[in-house]
Amino acid sequence: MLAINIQQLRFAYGSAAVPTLAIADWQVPAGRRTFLHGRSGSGKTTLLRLLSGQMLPQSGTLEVLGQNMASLSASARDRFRAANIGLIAQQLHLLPYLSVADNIRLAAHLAGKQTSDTDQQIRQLLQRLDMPDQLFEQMASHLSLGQQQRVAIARALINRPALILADEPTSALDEESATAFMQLLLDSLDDHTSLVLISHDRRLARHFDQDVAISDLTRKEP
Ligand SMILES: Nc1ncnc2c1ncn2[C@@H]1O[C@H](COP(=O)(O)OP(=O)(O)OP(=O)(O)O)[C@@H](O)[C@H]1O
Repeated sequence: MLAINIQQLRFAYGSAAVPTLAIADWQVPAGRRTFLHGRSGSGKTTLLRLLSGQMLPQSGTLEVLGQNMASLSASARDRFRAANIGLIAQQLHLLPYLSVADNIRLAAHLAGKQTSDTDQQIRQLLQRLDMPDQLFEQMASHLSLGQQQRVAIARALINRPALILADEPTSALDEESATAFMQLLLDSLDDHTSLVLISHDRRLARHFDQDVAISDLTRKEP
């Protein structure tokens, strides 16, 4: 099973003649942890938006977890993402006026996976992430950045996604905190979970099975 299958993909914002992203061929087996790096403006975030189904390429094949994204409507892609993909964005996008628990419950609810066990699962996740239980009902706006990042990881993991996509999740952290964050994230994954993480920080690459330069993906274009 492939987590990602891209062939002859071309994507441009608007009607630009030169594509922002052109990738001839890229396959990632399920379960692989991939570090994706590249210079600023090289299209890393664009690629993550395509992989998460927030946008479609103008042409080419884009299969994520075996699903051809172009065959899904925008709302079906939203449902597919909610059910199968855990996203950790650079801006963590926690809802500040909701509690820690509600931020994570919302992700389960949107994926149609909220059950009577959800709170128990949230508590277990937070425990694995070293979050004190008394923060369960704390408003997200009252957390430290490190605590907010833990909540963002828990929210990305609550639906047991097959694929996690993380965009510069450590950009605001010093080296020690970034290493701790990576350890937490990797320790929280199941063996079958695929991870694609993009970062400028090449020091993080040692945590991954594979270190990919986006320029190598785009250079393969015929
Ligand atoms: N919404 C948009 N509309 C038009 N052009 C965009 C849009 N978002 C990004 N771009 C352009 O697409 C190119 C790739 O941007 P992208 O954000 O994917 O790069 P990146 O590698 O993630 O950069 P950085 O490392 O600086 O975050 C850039 O030239 C950028 O200006």
